[in-house]
Amino acid sequence: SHGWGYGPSNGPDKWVQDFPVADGPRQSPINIVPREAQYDSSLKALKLKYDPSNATGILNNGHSFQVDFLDDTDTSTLTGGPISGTYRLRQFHFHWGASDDRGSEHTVNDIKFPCELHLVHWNTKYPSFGEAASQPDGLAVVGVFLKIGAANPRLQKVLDALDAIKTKGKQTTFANFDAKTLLPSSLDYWTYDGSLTTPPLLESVTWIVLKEPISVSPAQMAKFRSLLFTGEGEAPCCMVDNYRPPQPLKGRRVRASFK
Ligand SMILES: COc1ccc(N2C[C@H](O)c3cc(S(N)(=O)=O)sc3S2(=O)=O)cc1
Ligand SMILES: [Zn+2]
Repeated sequence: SHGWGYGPSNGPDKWVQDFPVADGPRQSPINIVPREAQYDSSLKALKLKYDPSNATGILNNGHSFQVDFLDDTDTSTLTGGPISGTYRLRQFHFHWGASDDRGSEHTVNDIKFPCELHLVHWNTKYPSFGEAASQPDGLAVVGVFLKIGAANPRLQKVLDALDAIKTKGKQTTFANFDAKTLLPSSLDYWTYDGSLTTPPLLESVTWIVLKEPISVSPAQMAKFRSLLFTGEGEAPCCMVDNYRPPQPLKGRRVRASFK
């Protein structure tokens, strides 16, 4: 219903018209300045326990593609880190650029990465995802930067499924995928209170951004860019530059789990 997108007429600068929270006090993404992040020794280690059999499907939703997980039990969860309680993995998706010089949502010292992975989790203290999504401690998203290097074999299984979901609304089954294989070796992270980076831009996300990127090759980036924002039969528009730029920090503290 909302025609938001990433083009000149419906992109991030226009979202405030339909979603006034776009100018809110805890919007995401942000530029992370490591030197200004506060090391917090009370931050726990992240604990990610994912069950590959919970993966159900892969969908082109018209603004990215996502891999969905069965989240009716506590079999794929995030605990520890800056959060209390148990958050269930709901889906993961990516944001990327038209070229390797841009694409990530968070930046580090204003550096943009070509791609950023988001693993979306919701707080099981709430009865449902939808309910959690509107609460200040409802969601926790783990962000992972992708940087150009060697081809990433774990990413390839996801990319091989993209031919089947080229256009908006297409989905296909996607089973037995261990999302943990997409994580870097170090789980050191920065954390801050933020929001969804797309409409409805709800200020319900505890962001957990990993310091160590994972690799992606130029050929693999080309695979991301082969998707379309548009539906079958519409004039094709390449799915690229589906990222929101950094938003004002507005006094928020960014904490680091590492020295
Ligand atoms: C009605 O409330 C809703 C709450 C959430 C959502 N989702 C879709 C969003 O595109 C979106 C964006 C996310 S990001 N880039 O990680 O900040 S996570 C996420 S979502 O899957 O939770 C839809 C409706
Ligand atoms: Zn995202």
